[in-house]
Amino acid sequence: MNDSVIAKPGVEASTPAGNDLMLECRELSRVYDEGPADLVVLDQLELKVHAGERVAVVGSSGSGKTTLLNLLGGLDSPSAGEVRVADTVLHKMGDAEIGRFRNRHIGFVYQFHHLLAEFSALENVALPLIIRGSRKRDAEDKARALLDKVGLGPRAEHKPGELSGGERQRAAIARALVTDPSLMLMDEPTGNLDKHTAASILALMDELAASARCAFVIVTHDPALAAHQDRVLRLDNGKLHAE
Ligand SMILES: Nc1ncnc2c1ncn2[C@@H]1O[C@H](COP(=O)(O)OP(=O)(O)OP(=O)(O)O)[C@@H](O)[C@H]1O
Repeated sequence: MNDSVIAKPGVEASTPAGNDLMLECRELSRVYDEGPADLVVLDQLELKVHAGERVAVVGSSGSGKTTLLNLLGGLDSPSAGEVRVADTVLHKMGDAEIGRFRNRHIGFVYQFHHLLAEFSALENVALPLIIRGSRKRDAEDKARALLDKVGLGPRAEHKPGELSGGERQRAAIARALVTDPSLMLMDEPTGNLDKHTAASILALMDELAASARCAFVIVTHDPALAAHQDRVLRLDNGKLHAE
């Protein structure tokens, strides 16, 4: 991978995985108010993920995986407890501040990838950098390098409506990577992809974890994808358990 794509000053110099905590949940709870009987989805959940570590989260439908990902990304607030990313407590920030923090530190790949229909794949991938204040040309150079990396170079000028489901998924992955996030949150990242493309995305994730020391939390129902990660945790009864 192009160094400019993965360069993350200050992070490479950190101590080996085990000391440099990137994500921590402390007694994290999320309770939905369901009238007389509340629904406790997450119950004082604990989680630590270090720089360069890839953690898979598995669990049955309705166990709370999406709820957890939303909290980890600051898209929802906990009922109790806290989420720390790079030692910053997410829900203590205001909306604008959390938006800036997310743009700087967190990459998302969700099942509904929300690519902007009126922009090309290239423009979609470049957008987070432009929002951050990069020059359009620099942002597009980096976006193009990442689109090449996920095998979408020849489709870079096409709009999402002109791409297949798997191609849109790859564009979403490139968009998540373009800001060199410290933490990647992924929901079924290889769900729409054929075996060959899925393998190349896995290789890219391995490379990012190793060289850019990105931490990954990957929600999946795919046993092969889960088994490929450093740790597999099962969400059950509101808590995470080692598989
Ligand atoms: N906004 C909400 N209000 C009330 N209940 C909710 C809300 N969002 C989710 N839930 C409930 O919380 C539980 C966990 O939902 P969640 O979507 O996190 O599960 P999941 O593990 O991601 O499921 P799946 O694998 O089917 O996507 C479910 O019982 C769901 O119905």
